[in-house]
Amino acid sequence: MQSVHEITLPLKVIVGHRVVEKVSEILPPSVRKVGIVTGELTYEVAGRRVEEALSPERKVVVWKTPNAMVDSAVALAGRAREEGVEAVVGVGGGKAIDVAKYVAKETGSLMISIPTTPSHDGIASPFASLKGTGKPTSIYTKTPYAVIADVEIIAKAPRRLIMAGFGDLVGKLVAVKDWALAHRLKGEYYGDYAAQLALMSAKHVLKYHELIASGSVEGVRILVEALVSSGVAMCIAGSSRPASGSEHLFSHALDIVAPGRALHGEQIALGTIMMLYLHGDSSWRRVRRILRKVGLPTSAREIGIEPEKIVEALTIAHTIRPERYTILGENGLTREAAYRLARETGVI
Ligand SMILES: NC(=O)C1=CN([C@@H]2O[C@H](COP(=O)(O)OP(=O)(O)OC[C@H]3O[C@@H](n4cnc5c(N)ncnc54)[C@H](OP(=O)(O)O)[C@@H]3O)[C@@H](O)[C@H]2O)C=CC1
Ligand SMILES: O=C(CO)COP(=O)(O)O
Ligand SMILES: [Zn+2]
Repeated sequence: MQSVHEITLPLKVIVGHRVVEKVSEILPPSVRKVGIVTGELTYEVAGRRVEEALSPERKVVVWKTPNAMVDSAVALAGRAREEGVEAVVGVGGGKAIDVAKYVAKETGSLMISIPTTPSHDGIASPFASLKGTGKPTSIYTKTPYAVIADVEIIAKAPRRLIMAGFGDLVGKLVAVKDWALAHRLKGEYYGDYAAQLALMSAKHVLKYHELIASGSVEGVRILVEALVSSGVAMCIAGSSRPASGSEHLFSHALDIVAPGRALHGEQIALGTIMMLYLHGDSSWRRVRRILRKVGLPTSAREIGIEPEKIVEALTIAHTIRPERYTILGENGLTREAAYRLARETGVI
């Protein structure tokens, strides 16, 4: 019997100028009660506009979440259930969107993703990285019903957040290599279409790195489209496999040994240089050159993490998700090997 592979994709993706208000027409008319998950700043940036666009016709409740802790998400899901919301709109950065995805899943509501920053590829994926789950990796929640990316708003996001999205995407160069390796060595399911889609998002932003680094609206549009494409790759694969390999394991390990020091995508950028080197891929130098050029950190000093912590993270990375085989292997790196790797790639 053939195995069944079910794919849920976002129904609509809107990328453009002044598109936030389209949320009202995208939601099916039958949806009468809507919850908006946003943040203090992002409410001012876009949340209020979303509220105003929805309010005339629907009952709207706004929640400003201070963090992406699983406890906050569980509490909000309870309130959303009491209110009887039928759709949850996440307006903000990764924090608001991840919490909104969780609330939508728990309440069986439609989820709409309205990113105000292109900081990672969770904007169109069903995965949420909530804190306090006991694991640093993402959990499966709900595929956004729609993604509305207003490039004017996103282009005004802090530059660091924009370039973090670039870093997250460059990581796919490694993630797909790890996936293919796991397929060859361990017989793991490998979906070439999903892998190629994720890979294309990395190649696309590398090609347009100058435009993206310029901070122009045009560059932001390219970045957002690539983030959506990587998110869709995860939807197709049904896991974050095409988008997360050993470079993500390194970043997750850093979140344990040096929490809150750098952005997700910045850590991925650093991990990508080292993991490409481990794969024996000579493109690591070119990738490092481009990362430098666009202003992403390529060394421990630039990312603000002690060399010792970088080495420690490298030695524990393989323990984070043992079921997902990567170039780090089952036993990971010794301290000596980790040190050598970081030295030879100029990270420390
Ligand atoms: N689902 C996934 O696949 C992934 C999820 N993550 C998660 O995403 C979160 C990080 O996301 P990230 O977007 O970096 O951070 P946040 O959502 O925490 O946003 C960072 C800060 O930037 C502010 N901000 C957002 N957009 C704008 C804007 N346009 N203008 C001015 N300020 C803005 C936010 O305001 P405010 O205070 O209003 O929120 C917040 O203060 C983490 O919780 C991380 O775990 C990380 C990687 C992958
Ligand atoms: O960040 C992600 C994809 O870019 C999600 O990865 P994880 O599933 O490893 O948390
Ligand atoms: Zn990521």
